[in-house]
Amino acid sequence: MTEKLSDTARTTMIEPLLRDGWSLVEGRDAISKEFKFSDFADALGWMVRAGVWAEKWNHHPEWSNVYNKVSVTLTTHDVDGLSTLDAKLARKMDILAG
Ligand SMILES: C[C@H](O)[C@H](O)[C@H]1CNC2=NC(N)=NC(=O)C2=N1
Repeated sequence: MTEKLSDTARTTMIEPLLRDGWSLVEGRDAISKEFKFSDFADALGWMVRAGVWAEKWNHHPEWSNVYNKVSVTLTTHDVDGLSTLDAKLARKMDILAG
């Protein structure tokens, strides 16, 4: 059963992401980041690759795309807050973005 991140887990799992360009979302237990790519095709390709992992892990982002930018918000709806799945998907997204 997915659970909300404990305080210690936030320190170990979320703080490193904040150092890598992720931000806490005001008023929500969520993290967000804007990814910028060279063009639309690159942004779309990244969304497909990230989407494959989201589907594999059954954990889906809230995201929007404008040309070469993708704004992503991650939170776990089932627990109404951040869980390990959000940290895992965030890290994967960073890796895929290169
Ligand atoms: C029914 C389905 O398995 C659930 O709704 C999954 C799907 N993807 C999900 N994605 C996210 N971000 N949070 C969830 O709680 C979640 N739950």
